[in-house]
Amino acid sequence: MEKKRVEVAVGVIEKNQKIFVCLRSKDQHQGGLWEFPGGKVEAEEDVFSALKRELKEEIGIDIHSSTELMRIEHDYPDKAVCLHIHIVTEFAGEAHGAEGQPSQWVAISNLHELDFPAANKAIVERLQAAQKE
Ligand SMILES: Nc1nc2c([nH]c(=O)n2[C@@H]2O[C@H](COP(=O)(O)OP(=O)(O)OP(=O)(O)O)[C@@H](O)[C@H]2O)c(=O)[nH]1
Ligand SMILES: [Mg+2]
Repeated sequence: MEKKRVEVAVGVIEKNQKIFVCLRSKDQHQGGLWEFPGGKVEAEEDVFSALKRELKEEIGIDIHSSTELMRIEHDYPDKAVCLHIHIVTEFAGEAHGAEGQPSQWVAISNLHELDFPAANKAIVERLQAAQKE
């Protein structure tokens, strides 16, 4: 059966060459892995609105602007996703695990040492390549 592709807004939050990441809970899809915070784009939303809502809910920040870094379509065995990855360029507040999830700021150069969902490999590569330019 053809799976419906889920549209996901994903935020890359950078400060001093570090990126804010959260641990997905065991009961979520791809649970127990690290993620860039974000979530599903609802039917009536655009990507920026979804990102703004999700980053407020999940990490307690108010975002003012973002730019698209890349889009990734990935088919997991049980789910097809389209990740809309945005670099958050302006925000207010201190990022933290607002839903009680573990979180950390990790140096861009160390990002590849964390376990992410398979779709994220290209994001990590892009961020590390940009740093070396
Ligand atoms: N937030 C986020 N989701 C990701 C990443 N990489 C990745 O494959 N995904 C996938 O994107 C999908 C949707 O993300 P999500 O689970 O955060 O959605 P949500 O916040 O609306 O969650 P909910 O359904 O638990 O309420 C999941 O299937 C997840 O596995 C990532 O870096 N960040
Ligand atoms: Mg989420």
